[in-house]
Amino acid sequence: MKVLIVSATFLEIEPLLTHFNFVEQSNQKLRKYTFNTHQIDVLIPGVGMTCTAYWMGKTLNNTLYDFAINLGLAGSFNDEIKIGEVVNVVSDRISELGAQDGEKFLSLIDMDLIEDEDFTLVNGEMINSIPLENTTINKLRKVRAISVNTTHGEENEIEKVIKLFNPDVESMEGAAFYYACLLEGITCAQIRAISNKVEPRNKENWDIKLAVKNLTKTSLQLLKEL
Ligand SMILES: O=C(O)c1cccc(C(=O)CC[C@H]2O[C@@H](n3cnc4c(=O)[nH]cnc43)[C@H](O)[C@@H]2O)c1
Repeated sequence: MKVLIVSATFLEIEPLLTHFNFVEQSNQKLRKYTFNTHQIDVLIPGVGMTCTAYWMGKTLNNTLYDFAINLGLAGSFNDEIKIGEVVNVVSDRISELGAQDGEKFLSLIDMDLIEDEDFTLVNGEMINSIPLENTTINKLRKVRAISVNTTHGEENEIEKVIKLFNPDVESMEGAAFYYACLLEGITCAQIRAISNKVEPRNKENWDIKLAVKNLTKTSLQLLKEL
């Protein structure tokens, strides 16, 4: 199988890569590996939706993949989800896309600026309608995500976004990954490990080491099932 793995930073994916056989560096951001009988291309575009969108478009234009997986960390809004838990993001949205109208937030739908999309979009939420079927993924908690350019770290702003969208988790790339996969019709999954609560910024409460460890274990297990 031809698999594309997308991870914003090397830090998030480094331990997983030690289980693969390196083949070549295809370009600045894309490396080719093999794992068992599979071709695994690993794209590390950098943090944020802009670079993710550009490199996803370029990569999907060059190669037809059987499926794509976005692996990374995330912050959790949901107190039931503990730091270190690995989750299956089943929907995502660009929560900041819209306009401020005094105290109110207007989404593109409120502004009548949204076009019909070729994939499942419910009230501005992108639903992963072509999910990768996998036993390991099926065992994970299904969560709804938002993707942001600025991570939430201020109490009023956190309250506002919970009121608007009631998300479980947030990342900085997920929606761009889904947008590219869904428009190209590529079967996909977004698997994230919780590194922190979404709260007023306190880096001491983060556990990136535990999150990366658990993400690696789950990813390896799901790849072994292919
Ligand atoms: O130092 C910081 O304040 C900081 C803020 C966000 C992320 C980082 C990282 O080093 C991780 C990069 C990666 O992780 C995702 N992530 C993790 N936690 C969050 C969050 O609370 N809100 C949004 N994104 C998060 C994100 O996708 C980054 O690409 C450091």
